[in-house]
Amino acid sequence: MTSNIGYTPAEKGILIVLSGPSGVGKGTVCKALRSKAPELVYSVSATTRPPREGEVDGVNYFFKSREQFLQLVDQDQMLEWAEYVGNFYGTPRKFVEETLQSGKDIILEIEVQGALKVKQKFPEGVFIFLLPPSLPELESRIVGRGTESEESIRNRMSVALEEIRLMEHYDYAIVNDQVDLACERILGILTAEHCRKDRMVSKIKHWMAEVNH
Ligand SMILES: Nc1nc2c(ncn2[C@@H]2O[C@H](COP(=O)(O)OP(=O)(O)O)[C@@H](O)[C@H]2O)c(=O)[nH]1
Ligand SMILES: Nc1ncnc2c1ncn2[C@@H]1O[C@H](COP(=O)(O)OP(=O)(O)O)[C@@H](O)[C@H]1O
Repeated sequence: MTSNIGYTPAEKGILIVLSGPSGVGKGTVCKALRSKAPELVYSVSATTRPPREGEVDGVNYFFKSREQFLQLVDQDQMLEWAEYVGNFYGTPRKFVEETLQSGKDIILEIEVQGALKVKQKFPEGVFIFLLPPSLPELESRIVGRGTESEESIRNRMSVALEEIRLMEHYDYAIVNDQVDLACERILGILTAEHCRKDRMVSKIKHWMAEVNH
């Protein structure tokens, strides 16, 4: 199977984790990536946060009550989950596992605590941290989005500093100065990751087995 971003995938897809502080532009960059790389699959998270205007259940998030969310956790249906600024967020496990198994790459846009849990389970994943050009620019993006109360903006800014400190656990860091450039950088990383020799080992083994037959 050859994808139209120019590489031949190894057997399993690549799990990509994209994190970064609130307001850095994760959602905006993912939206732009969807049109630039339609072959990438996007994980839809579950959350107890109320929907923002325009958000659609099952598209932006699966919106759940706290009881429903904790039930999913109890049933081991979450690959990871975390509490962020008073709400629960989690990645449905089955969809991620099935997508990877089918050879497709999947992006999880999640915060740092959850990302570190995913890293324990999928050390071969690709972990990308999105940075703002500066902290004042970060604050003005959160304010400019117009979705948060003053308290929520303050909370998100203090969590942002904690998150940036944990960037050392990631493989790559990208500055979101321009959305198109950020997308290009992510796709460049993905192309390079597909060329890692370790991802090709099983394929090569298969060739050797055929020759030796
Ligand atoms: N651990 C975890 N974090 C998530 C998940 N889905 C979203 N998040 C993160 O939760 C944080 C808050 O998301 P959201 O309420 O949409 O606010 P925003 O970042 O300000 O747009 C962001 O850092 C998201 O990346 C998930 O499934 N698991
Ligand atoms: N490269 C960029 N330059 C300027 N504004 C941006 C850029 N990327 C995103 N934004 C704006 O910043 C705000 C926050 O972006 P959003 O994608 O909601 O962030 P996140 O998902 O990380 O919380 C939005 O108003 C968005 O239009």
